[in-house]
Amino acid sequence: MNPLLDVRDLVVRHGPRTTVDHISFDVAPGETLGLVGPSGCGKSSTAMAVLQLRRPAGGEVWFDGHELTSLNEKQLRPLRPAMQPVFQDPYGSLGPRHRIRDAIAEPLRVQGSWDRTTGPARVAELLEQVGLDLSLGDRRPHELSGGQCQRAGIARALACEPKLLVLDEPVSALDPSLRAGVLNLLAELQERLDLGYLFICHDLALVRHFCDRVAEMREGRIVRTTPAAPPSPPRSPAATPR
Ligand SMILES: Nc1ncnc2c1ncn2[C@@H]1O[C@H](COP(=O)(O)OP(=O)(O)OP(=O)(O)O)[C@@H](O)[C@H]1O
Repeated sequence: MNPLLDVRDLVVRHGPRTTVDHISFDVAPGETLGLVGPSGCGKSSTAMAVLQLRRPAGGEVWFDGHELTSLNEKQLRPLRPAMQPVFQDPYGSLGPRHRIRDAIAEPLRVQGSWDRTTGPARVAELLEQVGLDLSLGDRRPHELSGGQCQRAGIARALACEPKLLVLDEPVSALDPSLRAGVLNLLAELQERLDLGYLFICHDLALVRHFCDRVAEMREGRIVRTTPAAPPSPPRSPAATPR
């Protein structure tokens, strides 16, 4: 199967420092690649370069048949909805003053696909898809728990019907008791929507459990890529979202 994302020889620089040093990896549709390594090894820089939120200094990023580094901002615009980030801090990424339903609707508005008749139903569908009660749509991020907030962040990412989610430490800020629920949700969504995941995390045990393959980073380089642990028994049903 052709990869959804194919990163070749990627280089990212911050000033004179090379923070991502000629790395290559790929992600197939419906696959989760874990990118794991200690703080400062270049994981987030890789995420930003894949999403073209920071332009790489070298290499190629092939996404869904397009080589992104050769495209200008105008050419990238129609491709951006298909690759969505989910960040560690859901409170920050939702915008503190927005109601949850408006934060979820925003990408549709930005993309020009907001429709006053069908839009609210689409937001309701997204809330339902991530296991959030419709009434939570009227709240603001600080009125939700961390787990609920991250679910809203995932709903917002799904609004654009992406093919790839770049998940940068998506459960690291959550209480351990809430992590399994969000991970189960991600697994269910992947199966239903055939999403590719680039799953960035510093916790090797978690990555091994959750990902199909694992790329280990050290000081800007990928030092090892391995299949993750053999399939474990079926995951327990998701806990009631909190
Ligand atoms: N905007 C920036 N300006 C200068 N240096 C930066 C910038 N962003 C990242 N760096 C440096 O690049 C290196 C890689 O950082 P990056 O955030 O990609 O690592 P990381 O593996 O995601 O770390 P963490 O797990 O702590 O987020 C670090 O040395 C960091 O200090």
